[in-house]
Amino acid sequence: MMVRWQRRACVVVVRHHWRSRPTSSSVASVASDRPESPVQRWAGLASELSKARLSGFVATTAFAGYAATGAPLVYTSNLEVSSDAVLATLGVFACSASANALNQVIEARRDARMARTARRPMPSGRCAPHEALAFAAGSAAAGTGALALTSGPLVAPLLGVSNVAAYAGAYTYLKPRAEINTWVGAVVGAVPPLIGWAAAGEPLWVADGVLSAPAEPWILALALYLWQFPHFFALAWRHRADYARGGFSMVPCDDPTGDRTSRLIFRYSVYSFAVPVLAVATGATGYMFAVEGVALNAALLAAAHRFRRDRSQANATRVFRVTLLYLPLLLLGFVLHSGRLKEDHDAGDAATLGDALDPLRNLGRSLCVHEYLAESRLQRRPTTPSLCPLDTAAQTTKMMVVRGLEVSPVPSNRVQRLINEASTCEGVLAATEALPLVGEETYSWEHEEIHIKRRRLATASALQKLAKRLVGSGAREERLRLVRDPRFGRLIRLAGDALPPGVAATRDAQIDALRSVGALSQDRVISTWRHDIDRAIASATSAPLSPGQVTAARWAAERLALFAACASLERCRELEAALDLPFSVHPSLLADDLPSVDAFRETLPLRADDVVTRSGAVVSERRHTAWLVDADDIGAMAYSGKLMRPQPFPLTVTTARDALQDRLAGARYDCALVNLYPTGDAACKYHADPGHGIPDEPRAFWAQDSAIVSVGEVRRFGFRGLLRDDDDRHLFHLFDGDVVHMVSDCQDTYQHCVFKAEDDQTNVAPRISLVFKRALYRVAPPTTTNLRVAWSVLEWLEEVGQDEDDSVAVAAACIGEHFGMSLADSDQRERFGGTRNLRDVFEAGAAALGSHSTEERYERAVRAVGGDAGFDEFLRAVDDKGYFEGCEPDSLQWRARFVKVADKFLERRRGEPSLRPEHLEDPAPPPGSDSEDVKREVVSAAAVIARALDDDDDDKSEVSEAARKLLLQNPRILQKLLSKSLHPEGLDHPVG
Ligand SMILES: O=C(O)CCC(=O)C(=O)O
Ligand SMILES: [Fe+2]
Repeated sequence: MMVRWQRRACVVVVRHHWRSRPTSSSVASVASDRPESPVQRWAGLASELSKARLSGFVATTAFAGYAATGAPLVYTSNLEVSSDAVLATLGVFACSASANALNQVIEARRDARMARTARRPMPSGRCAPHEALAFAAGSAAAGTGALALTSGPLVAPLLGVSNVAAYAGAYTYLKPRAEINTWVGAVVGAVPPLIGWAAAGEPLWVADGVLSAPAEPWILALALYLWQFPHFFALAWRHRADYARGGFSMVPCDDPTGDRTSRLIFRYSVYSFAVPVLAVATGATGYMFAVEGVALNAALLAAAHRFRRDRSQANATRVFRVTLLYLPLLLLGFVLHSGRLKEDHDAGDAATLGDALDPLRNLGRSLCVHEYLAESRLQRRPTTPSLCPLDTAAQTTKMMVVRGLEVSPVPSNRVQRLINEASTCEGVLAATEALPLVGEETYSWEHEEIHIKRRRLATASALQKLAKRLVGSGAREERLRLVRDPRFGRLIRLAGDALPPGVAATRDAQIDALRSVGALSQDRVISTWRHDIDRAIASATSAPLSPGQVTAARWAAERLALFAACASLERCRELEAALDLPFSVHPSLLADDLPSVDAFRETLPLRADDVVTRSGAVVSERRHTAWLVDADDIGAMAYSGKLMRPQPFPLTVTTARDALQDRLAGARYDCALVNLYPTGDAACKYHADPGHGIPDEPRAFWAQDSAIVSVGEVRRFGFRGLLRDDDDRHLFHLFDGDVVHMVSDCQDTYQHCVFKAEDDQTNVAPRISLVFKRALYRVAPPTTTNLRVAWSVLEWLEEVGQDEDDSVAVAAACIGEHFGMSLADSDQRERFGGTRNLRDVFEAGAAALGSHSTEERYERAVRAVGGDAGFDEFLRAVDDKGYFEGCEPDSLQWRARFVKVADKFLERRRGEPSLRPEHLEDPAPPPGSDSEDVKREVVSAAAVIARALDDDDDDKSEVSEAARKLLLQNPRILQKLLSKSLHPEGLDHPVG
């Protein structure tokens, strides 16, 4: 069940294995007379049996496959290395080690006959077969185990283990029997990049009506397949006599003149030209890779040609050496120009290989004519084309779509490429002039759908590129120029062109376009385009949308509405309301009410600390933080691996809080976590906020309702759903004065993050966020009975409150205060109370009652899901999304989240909400008959509370205190309520 621990333990094992790999060959230590310790002996054997250098090479190709996905390698906030990357690389290393060891066991007799291999551990007698077999079994287990622990599906370990089997089985079997063995071996060698790709969680193919596949891993696999022929045949030629002695059936052994060998080497060197061509044609890389790949291939071909003319040992060696250089350079070139690595990655402050390569790319650009060429191409205005201007060439299009078999999901095209290559906003705009609006086309469409798709994709990427550059506060002048430019208006019209049926695939692009327009809408001038924006929103929302698409459209509409009427806004709001999300984004809610960033900075006790990461490393934060409270009895905040002592609200924060409470009806906040992002590279990766501080401190639990006020520089903000199956990502830009409101079970079902700056020149001004929360009272000692009582009280009050006295409603509100919600105000309940049904009431009450209940629920959850493989998988998936990030393992908070995950799991399995009466220990007693009595007592209790309320209208905490006393001092009320309550159906009834 403790997937985390298994997983970590395994990393440690693998790492240890790697560290213990010796650097010196143990052949040398055999030659010396010094006695060898068992550790030294095994280290030497492991290195030789695994063919450590070869396996290292193989592992590198798997790493290239992983990195090409653009998945994170390092989390820059704490310098933690992605465990997936490590597991994939080491896993493939161990699998390769296993295959090599098995191969050596099987070929021991033949190896003994060959000079090159006679000193290997098996033929030299330094290693017994059972030892080598044990090593092979161990590394196969470790390798497939490591691959199984990556967040990818089972594909990676399956490929790993079947590759070991193919190498030690088919390949080794064929080696002495048929020349075809080299071709089989080449297939085995082509698989590691596919493993790396799959280990990053990326699919290798998608069979969805038509079969489509990502180009990158297959091109890498093809490159490796082709490369092995020149590489291996050159080697085999040099050692052909030896191979013949060993009885192996290699082409060079039966080729006295070298004619066949050299022809094969030459032929596969020619085939290898396909790699850069395909990479560019499928859009996997930019076209610079074609230049570099072709140059590398030319070098290989030159060596192959030389060997073809003169089959000397020296020329074979030359081919071999060129292949050794060729492959790493080809892989490097591939990732340098890979389209995916240039894409903005969605992982908050995670660094990908793409980020690491940025400096290298920039250097390349500054040294190369390529940028100049791209610019001058843009200067030449596209002339009216005879064919669709979106085609690179008709040929390419046909290659891409072969009877519905889509080879690449990203067809390349000319306008797209010009947009990608443009280094200025003017360049982007100029490139888009070639895009025709519907009805403007002056050429015949060969494949209508493809063109519309490309037009839409190109529109979206142009807008995205513009937004990325110009969204920051440092780009105001240029942004104003852009939004006045008629070509910008044209882009918006393009984004709003009606979609013909059957091209829904481009809906995403349309939404991306809207998001970008929203991001560029901070200036009033945007209203010039209001009709077109409105039309685009209406068009986008005319078909079913994913949740993330709905929130994007609503957000864009809301931003437009700040400056102009927006007819589509109502519809967007309806769509979003139907999703019933536990968060909402309110653009500009406090735009006019906030002190400036500088005023905040001057008054906030901000500090950056050293924090301890999950892996135990100590890193200093880029983000500065403070924990502020507006009451004496609120406890510390434990967060991001540090404990933050409370400090009083400065006036700036009080001002912001009051304004916020004015605007968000019913919201009440008395504490705030404050963050300062001083520069563009401070960010906050996906996480959920903690529900409490130190449980023993007074008022150390926070209500579920929480609001983030954004001040200063604009930044991207994201939510991602943890427990839903559909595409549940939500991305927004937060501007000065925007508010994000999180309610209900938001922290349990979603994570949120703040991205790094989008542009390192114009988006780097400081940003402050105030994360307002409300501290809860602890009502009573956290016993099961009290839990049940609390539940009963709430339920009962709700029941009598429907048609009774106002005072009962007041009492409900006061007691609700203890539990972080107001039951009395239906408007508040609906919109902001964060409580929509009795289940939530119970959850909130349970949270408020503290640690004991969590422990109990944890024990119960463990019992309910223990040993369930499906749950383990679910837990792992959720863990991989970072659900437990920031919680000390096995801490109260960790256990509370575990319980949530278990609840969700059971809920999904049963297809119904999870909290049932069984969650409480005793069976429910039947409804009591003394309800009139109880009602009277409750009403009089409510009167007491109402009086307290009259006495001091403003100080709710006193009222709460009165309610608390009331509950504790009148055990009789509680007793009666207890005996009356808990009918099972009540649990899921919506309130009101
Ligand atoms: O800066 C923000 O907008 C959010 C910060 C946040 O999520 C946090 O501090 O927990
Ligand atoms: Fe947060």
